[in-house]
Order: sequence, then C-alpha cells, then structure tokens
Amino acid sequence: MNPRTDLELVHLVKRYGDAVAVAGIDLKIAAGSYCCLLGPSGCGKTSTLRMIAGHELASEGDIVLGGRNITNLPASERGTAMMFQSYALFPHLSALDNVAFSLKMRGVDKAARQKKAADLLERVSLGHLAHRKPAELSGGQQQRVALARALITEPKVLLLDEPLSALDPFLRIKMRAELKGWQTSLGMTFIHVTHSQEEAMALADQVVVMSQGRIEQDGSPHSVFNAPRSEFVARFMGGHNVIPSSRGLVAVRADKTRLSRDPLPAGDTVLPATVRATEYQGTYVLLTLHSAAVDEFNVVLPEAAFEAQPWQPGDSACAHWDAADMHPLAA
Ligand SMILES: Nc1ncnc2c1ncn2[C@@H]1O[C@H](COP(=O)(O)OP(=O)(O)OP(=O)(O)O)[C@@H](O)[C@H]1O
Repeated sequence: MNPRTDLELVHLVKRYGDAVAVAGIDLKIAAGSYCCLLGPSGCGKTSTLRMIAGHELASEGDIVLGGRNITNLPASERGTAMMFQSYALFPHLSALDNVAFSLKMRGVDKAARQKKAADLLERVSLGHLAHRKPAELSGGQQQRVALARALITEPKVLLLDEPLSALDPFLRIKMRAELKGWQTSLGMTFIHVTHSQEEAMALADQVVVMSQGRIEQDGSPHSVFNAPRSEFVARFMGGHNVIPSSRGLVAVRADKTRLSRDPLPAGDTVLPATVRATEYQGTYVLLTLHSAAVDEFNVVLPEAAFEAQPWQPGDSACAHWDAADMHPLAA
C-alpha cells in the first residue's frame, strides 16, 4: 500500500460508442500537487476528469488513489470532489445550504451539517454572508462558496473543470491566484482542466498537455515550455517557432531568436528572412518574419533593443540563435 495519496491513472481509456475520447493514458500525480490538464477542445481532458470523479465510467484501465483502486466506486466513495465551471450553485439556496448540501444527501443531521458548513464558510472568509443567495454574491464570492461546498466531504483530491472560464479577464487572474493560495494552504491535490496555456503555466506544479485523447507531454511548466517534445506542444504552448533544419523540425523560442542586418555565415542556425510586420506590445515588440524555409515566424525584442535598432516591414534580416536553444521535435 502506498501511504501517500498519490493519484495514478493506468492505461485509462474512454470510448463513446466507436469514438475514442481518451486513448489509454498513464499518469501519476503526486499528493498535494497542483496538476493542470491542458489541451484544445475535444482532446479528452474533461472525459479524463469525469472518469476520476466517477461521473463517467472508464471503458478500460484503472484509477488508483493512495493505493486504493477507485475505478468503479460511486462518486461519493472515491475521496474526490468536483468544482464545476460557473460553480453550479443552487440559486434558491443560501450559501450555507449550498455548502451543506452534500452532507444532507449523506443523511448528516441538520445541526451537524450546518455547523460544518458555517466553519468552512468562515475559513473562506464568507462567514458573514452565509445567509445570502448566489445571485447576491460577487463572482469571486461565488467561487469561494463553490470551493467550500466541494471541501465539505473532506476530499483528498479536488477536481476543477474550467473553474475560471466564466469570469472576466481581471477577475480570472485574481481568482487564479486565490485558487493557488487555497491549494497551497490546504496541501490538497488539485486537478484543474483548462484550455489556457497561460492559466496552466501560472498554476501548475505539473502540466499535462493532451491532444486527441493522448498525453503529448507532462512535467513542470518550466520543462514543458523550455523543451517541448513535439510540434504540437511547441505550437500549443506558444512563444516558439517551429523550424525545419538538417536535424528535422526544431523549436526555438521567439525571445531567444536574434536578428542581424548583415548576413551571417550559412549554417543550421541561420535563417535569411524578410520582416513582414512589427507590433508594439509595451514591454516588447513582436516581429513577424517570412523566409523561404518557414512561411511565418516571430521574434520578440525588448522595447529598448527595438528602439536602439528599429525594424520596418520589408527589411531584410538574418535570424539566428544559439545551438543550445534549438529543441529537436519528435516526428
Ligand atoms: N457523452 C459523450 N458522447 C459522445 N461523445 C462524447 C461525449 N462526451 C465527449 N465526447 C467526445 O469525446 C471527445 C473528448 O471530449 P472531452 O469533453 O473529454 O474533451 P475536452 O478536451 O474536455 O474538450 P472541451 O474543452 O471542449 O470540453 C470529443 O470528441 C467529444 O466530442
């Protein structure tokens, strides 16, 4: 038996009829870590989360939490809890009754469940608003009620399905920091589904990039961003150019690509190009270039470097980079 409550997915498959949504994934998530399942629409991340939650049955494979095989247990017996997109709070119930709801379903008596709900609301700094209905709370307060509601069954793993996508950009960043703060102070495993690489990079200890029902790469945000293993990961994470070379396709970060006016000696790491467009972004300038080998690629220059030596559309340039900044991509 594993004394830690690590979560392990073993060759997990989900089929809907003939369609394969999750194509046999293996993944280990350390207890107490923040894991983001990241990928474009339809890549299978929600199906994976729902299988872990027990809202969807696995077609094949196993889900093991702390050494216990939970693959076929009912949702309420798994030690997991789900926090939904837009929080799915009951509009006619007070914050307190929303939080107490799942204990009511489990037959816990009223005094005990209200006491526990009140304690949890206190913990998320909402004790004074316990009587309010969801419509009388701000987006951020609703998120905290949803969090308290998910925590009331004392789960080992909290599952979050696009929890920030309904919020406006400003609140999203604020609530993102709050989620991370809660995860750290609770020391609980969070598994968070998102299609935003920015969100995953900001939150995750472990980011799992998925495509077409498979895991393309997983690791720390730093390792995935700095050494994408495939063309899909390089393009999806952004900030990289994918460039054909004598070693096959390579990824080079746009901010590690340099530009010079004079042609450099020909070689692997040199790309003659023409500037197509320049875009001022504040702290940096984004240049779009064209070359014979790559129709379009980007270079990011710090504002001061651009101002010291401005580029115009139509300028000829020579793009180059250090060999160490070139990451070979799997075919
Ligand atoms: N109940 C279902 N019946 C049939 N097909 C489904 C069902 N749920 C999901 N799918 C299909 O399975 C694939 C994976 O869906 P899933 O919802 O897991 O992806 P996702 O990465 O979470 O996408 P999104 O970000 O759009 O929610 C998709 O092709 C989807 O159309």
